[in-house]
Amino acid sequence: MNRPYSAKDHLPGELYSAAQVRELDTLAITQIQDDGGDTCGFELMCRAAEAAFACLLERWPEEGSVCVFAGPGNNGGDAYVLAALACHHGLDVVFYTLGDHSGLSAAASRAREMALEAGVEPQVFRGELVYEGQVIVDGLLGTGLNKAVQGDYASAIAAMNAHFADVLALDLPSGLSADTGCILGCAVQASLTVTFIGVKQGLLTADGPDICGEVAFASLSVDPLLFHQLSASCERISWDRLERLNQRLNPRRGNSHKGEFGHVMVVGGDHGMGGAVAMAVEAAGRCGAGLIRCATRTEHVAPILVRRPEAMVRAVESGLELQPLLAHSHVIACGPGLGQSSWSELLLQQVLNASTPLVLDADGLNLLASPGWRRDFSERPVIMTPHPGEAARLLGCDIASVQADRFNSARQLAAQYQAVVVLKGQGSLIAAPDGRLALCTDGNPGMACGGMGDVLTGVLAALLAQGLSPWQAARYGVCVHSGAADLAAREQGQRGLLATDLMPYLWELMN
Ligand SMILES: NC(=O)C1=CN([C@@H]2O[C@H](COP(=O)(O)OP(=O)(O)OC[C@H]3O[C@@H](n4cnc5c(N)ncnc54)[C@H](OP(=O)(O)O)[C@@H]3O)[C@@H](O)[C@H]2O)[C@H](O)CC1
Ligand SMILES: [K+]
Repeated sequence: MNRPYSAKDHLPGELYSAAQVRELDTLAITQIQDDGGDTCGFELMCRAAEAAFACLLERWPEEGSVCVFAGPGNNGGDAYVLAALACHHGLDVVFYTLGDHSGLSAAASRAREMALEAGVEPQVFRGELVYEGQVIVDGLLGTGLNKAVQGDYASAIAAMNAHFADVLALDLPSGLSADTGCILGCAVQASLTVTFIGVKQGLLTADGPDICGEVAFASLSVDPLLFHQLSASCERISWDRLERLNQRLNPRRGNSHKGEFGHVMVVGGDHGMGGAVAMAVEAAGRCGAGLIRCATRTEHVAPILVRRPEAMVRAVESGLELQPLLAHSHVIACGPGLGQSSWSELLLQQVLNASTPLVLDADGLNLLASPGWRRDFSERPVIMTPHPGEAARLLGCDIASVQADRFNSARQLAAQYQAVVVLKGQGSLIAAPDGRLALCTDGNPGMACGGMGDVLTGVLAALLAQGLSPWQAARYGVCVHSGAADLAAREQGQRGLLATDLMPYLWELMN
């Protein structure tokens, strides 16, 4: 069965929900049918299994045996065909089934027949995994996962995870939600996931990256024209995928003041939190802002000037002192170390009353979330940069609900505040008020430390100040920020990475 398609295709930029991929499956099956092929999806199933088997041979070329788990649906169907291929290839096959195979789809039934003809001997999994080899194939659950994993499925997953063998997950690690990237109950810990037809968005955010291992994509030669009938749910972005940033910078903005570009005003730094504004100031400078002002508590003026004499730092102890300073700025970055005191509120009030493009972060968001501050930014270019905790406050829910569906949370916030929203975390999401969504795959756990958000605020402010729209500034800024963190972590490791370690790499990536 040699088909004209490659086992592994380059990971595309479009990400899809489970429902969208099921729609693509149906469109592809119809197209195969129109070409005189089968009507039940068996052809696609064979292509999926062959792609996965090719990846298996490439990754474990010396392996003489494979242990395959098949669930009750088409994910299991893929597993049956793969087991048949493994038999034909001369591998020893241990095959476990879960669920009742009498309910198999037409395609999966043909797959099971193919496996039996090839000499596969399916056995019902009864809790004990007896297998001496190095490769387990997880065909339990794919995009059909629709509830938390429990019972036999949970014990099968526990057995796979406890076994020393590596796991190749078919389409998704069983237990991972294709839509949200959350683990429903428990999930397979895969070292390789071969995903078919469309890359599921859940593979790349929340828990997805921690349990997928390497993600390989197989298009199954589905006609790309089919994809045009379906707008991708989300765009995958990363530093190396963005067209050269400097091609985008400095476009002429209609409302530029006398051709002056790149004037950023950082507002924040309540008592004891001067470092936050210092980092935002420096990051804005390293990302090309031409002029950086800072309005902060008196105690922080000298230390910031020592660190960054390029900045113009003004002591403001009341909102009234801030107001005249705001008039000269292209962009305001408000929130780093702002705190939630009456001083903080006076400054934020002035910032919200202005019409200047704005990056709102940290306590600027926490104050906005508190009663009486509610407003939307439909008339103002704004980027909000909540971490899940700030997002929960803004949405009036708990953190678990935000993380249970990061895509929806980010979209909801962008619609509610009519601003571009960066929902930080593993697989940071960028949402626009019009529903567009992007997912950045750069970054690492070393970024989970104080100050990283302050640096991002400065990066975003600098890109806005250089003429990018909030959407473009957020996409590029998140990739520059995470890309810099990856470069810095490569030098000395993720643990102990400090926010200010990013500065030289910001400078590098901006050029
Ligand atoms: N021709 C095609 O469509 C192709 C599909 N591909 C593969 O198929 C899966 C999707 O297959 P599907 O049958 O839709 O669903 P699954 O195999 O993922 O799940 C099977 C059933 O399992 C039940 N289920 C759901 N969650 C759980 C759970 N937590 N515990 C136990 N059982 C669960 C559910 O049935 P219910 O009756 O219980 O609702 C599912 O229907 C896709 O991922 C691909 O691998 C091919 O790759 C391409 C061709
Ligand atoms: K699976």
